[in-house]
Amino acid sequence: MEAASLSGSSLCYCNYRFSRLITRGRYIASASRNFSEGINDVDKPSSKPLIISSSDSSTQNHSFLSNGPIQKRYLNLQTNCAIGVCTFPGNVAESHYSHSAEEKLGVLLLNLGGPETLNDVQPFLFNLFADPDIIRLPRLLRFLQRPLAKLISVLRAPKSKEGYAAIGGGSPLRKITDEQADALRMALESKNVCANVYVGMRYWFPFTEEAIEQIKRDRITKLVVLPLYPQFSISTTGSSIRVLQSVFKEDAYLSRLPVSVILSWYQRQGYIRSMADLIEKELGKFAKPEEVMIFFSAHGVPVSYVEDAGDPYKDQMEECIYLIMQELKARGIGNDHTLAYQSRVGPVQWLKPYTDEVLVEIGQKGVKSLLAIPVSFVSEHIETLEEIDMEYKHLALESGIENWGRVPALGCNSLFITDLADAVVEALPSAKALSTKTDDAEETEFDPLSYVVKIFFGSILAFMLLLTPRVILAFRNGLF
Ligand SMILES: C=CC1=C(C)c2cc3[nH]c(cc4nc(cc5[nH]c(cc1n2)c(C)c5CCC(=O)O)C(CCC(=O)O)=C4C)c(C)c3C=C
Ligand SMILES: [Fe+2]
Repeated sequence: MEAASLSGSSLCYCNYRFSRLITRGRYIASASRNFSEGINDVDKPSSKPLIISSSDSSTQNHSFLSNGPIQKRYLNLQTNCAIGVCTFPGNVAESHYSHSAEEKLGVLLLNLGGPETLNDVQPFLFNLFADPDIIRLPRLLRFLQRPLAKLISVLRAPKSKEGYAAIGGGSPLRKITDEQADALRMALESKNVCANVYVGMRYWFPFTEEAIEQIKRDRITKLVVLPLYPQFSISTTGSSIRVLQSVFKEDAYLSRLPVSVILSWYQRQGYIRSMADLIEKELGKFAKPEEVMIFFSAHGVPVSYVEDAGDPYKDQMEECIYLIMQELKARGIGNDHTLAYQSRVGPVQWLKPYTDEVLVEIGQKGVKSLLAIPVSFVSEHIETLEEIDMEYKHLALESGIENWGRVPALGCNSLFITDLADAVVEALPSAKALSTKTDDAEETEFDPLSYVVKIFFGSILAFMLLLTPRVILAFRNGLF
């Protein structure tokens, strides 16, 4: 999307402009976003998705949430005029795109992936912890990423395996995401938009790289990338986009392929309304619905992501909850609600308040009925099926809560899928090719001496780090 199209009325809701999504170690988002601005009217949100903006100069004029030196290597998207998606006659009235017979549209759904068997758990965890967007090491220690990933994955595997064993021996994520892909393809078809829908997982099969290979084999001529995370985080959407970017820039065909990336879509009316529908339905199952505490539980991220790296995840999450509650209010539902963060891993500080602590607190305060709502993900997975349904439910009941309910993940909810299809169609005009150009001035040449020096001092630093009481304690307490 051109920066210009982000201005005006859509700014209130589509106002994170990632002038350069993947910086070296730091994400920068336009400071023009202000949570307190422009969200008084629930009907107001633009239904426009966020698209990686092109490297236009107006984006650079904004002040960025930044601590360190901002790298000037922007995702450079070339303008491409070839627009058109439909191979069916008669679509013109519905969408305002022109279409050509040669157009072959692809939609790439990005997701996290999950182990399908218990034997997959440790290698899956290795892939996850080897991701520099999951364990963010200082540059000097990057060479330790894989050994550290090996160590942590081996240490964590037994605990994770227990969790996966409790939900049937593997993650349901692949199956559900495949179903969502199918449903999306059909929803697009019913809008006279013919598309191949691909699934690319970040840490397990089918890997994003495999999906991209298939996209190449299918000679797709335009691609919409849709991460299945409503809110943007460096650790999820950001990480997957980093993979795409690195594969695309190395490939002549892919770097010329017009692409539109939908960075987040939590503010879309279809999503907000379908979440409100689910909540309303589950509330109706309680004897006294008006007394139920609506408890949003989001996947956490380390605080440093938000405070140091400029991750918009927390702001987007809060805005998302606000919009859902506004939608419920408009339906006459004014229950108390709260937001907490779950699933922390390791010895660092994560976003607070923590789900487990809040559950105990509100139970002790006398709340008797609670409806848990997972908000950061749109399919069932280990953290809904095991962590919420088993661990948190147990904790809540122990803490005095008597009536427990949980809203199911959206899955293939038809309003939700139809809205995703709309998001895809709306994203099409912004599709632009990624430039292969890199800023040579920023590329550092390989210097063997400085490499050896880095390894030497890096090893000493790593050794000292591993011996800090906090890390030792974390290992002892099984936090990994
Ligand atoms: C918005 C969703 C998610 C964010 C943000 C996120 C960040 C994040 N996660 C870890 C560590 C782990 N995540 C694990 C599983 C997992 N994570 C998400 C979603 C988000 N993660 C999902 C949907 C799943 C489940 C996949 C499945 O198999 O069903 C795991 C493995 C499970 C476990 O051992 O608990 C780990 C580990 C970090 C460190 C992080 C941010 C830095
Ligand atoms: Fe996670």
